[in-house]
Amino acid sequence: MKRARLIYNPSSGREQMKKHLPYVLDRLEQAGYEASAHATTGKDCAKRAARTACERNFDLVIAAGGDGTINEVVNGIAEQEYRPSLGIIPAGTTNDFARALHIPKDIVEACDILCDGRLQQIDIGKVGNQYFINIAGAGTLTELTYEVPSKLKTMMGQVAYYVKGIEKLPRIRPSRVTIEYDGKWFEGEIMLFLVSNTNSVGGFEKLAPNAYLNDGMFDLLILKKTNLADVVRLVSSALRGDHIFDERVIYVQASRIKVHAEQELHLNVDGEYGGELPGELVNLHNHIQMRVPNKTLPCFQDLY
Ligand SMILES: Nc1ncnc2c1ncn2[C@@H]1O[C@H](COP(=O)(O)OP(=O)(O)OP(=O)(O)O)[C@@H](O)[C@H]1O
Repeated sequence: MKRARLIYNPSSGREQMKKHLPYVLDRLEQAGYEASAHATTGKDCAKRAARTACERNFDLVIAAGGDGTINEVVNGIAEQEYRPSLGIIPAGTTNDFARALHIPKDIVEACDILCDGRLQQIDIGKVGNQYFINIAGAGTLTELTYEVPSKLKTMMGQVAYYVKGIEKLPRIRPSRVTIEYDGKWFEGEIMLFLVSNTNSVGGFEKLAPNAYLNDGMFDLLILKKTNLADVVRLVSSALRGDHIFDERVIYVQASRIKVHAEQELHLNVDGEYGGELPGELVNLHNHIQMRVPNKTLPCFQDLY
């Protein structure tokens, strides 16, 4: 009999997962899985639970929570020789990864995909000994994702990020960096850089419009040094996807990106603090197999 392990974060988003637990387990059993669940208790718990699920040869591992929980589960399975298929139930605040994959928050529809969705190989990123599914980046603005307290997200949802973003704006400073991407170079002062695996980042669905999850490439976005008014203007044009045509923005694809900063610069990996630069970001092509919707999705390039 096939076996499914549900790893869920009871504190994610508006804390709905506990309520849905009996329904999810029942749906998995109906689909022919022997299903069990593990509730996370804090940092790295989902990662450890995912690693154990690999060692115990589960067929399907489901990450239920926000992007942080999915990131931990991916970190738990990425280095294992045997890697189960991955499913997700979006239960976080922003759910960027689920948005990119068109996996709805509705629990019934999310379970339809877990039980009847097709299997698809996806790329993930690696930097140092950490893996990421969505994004890695650095620059003052990227730091806000791990500065918003969980309680505030439970109360305010996505708005909590905007409030924190406005609070941080006056403190944005440029940094001098060297970025080497697939043999090409950029050297200069930047406001931020983002290395994206998907097109949906921080609730901006057109931030990296050419990002595919199965092309073996990252989308690299560099915002060169500019003034505060321009940063605000560019953030608003990023909502429409027009920012990539701006002369202050570099937007390219690359599979291997090395970043060196002259001063202290924090790396943000899938919304969590990812240590100090320098770092090398490597695309691991088709590393994880996922359950995704059966329909044609814009996040996948038709390579055949
Ligand atoms: N039982 C728990 N109580 C409090 N925090 C937890 C618990 N289990 C896991 N965590 C923490 O929650 C983090 C992940 O949160 P997650 O991304 O799932 O939800 P979120 O923060 O509400 O959503 P988003 O990432 O979309 O903002 C983990 O890194 C872990 O440190």
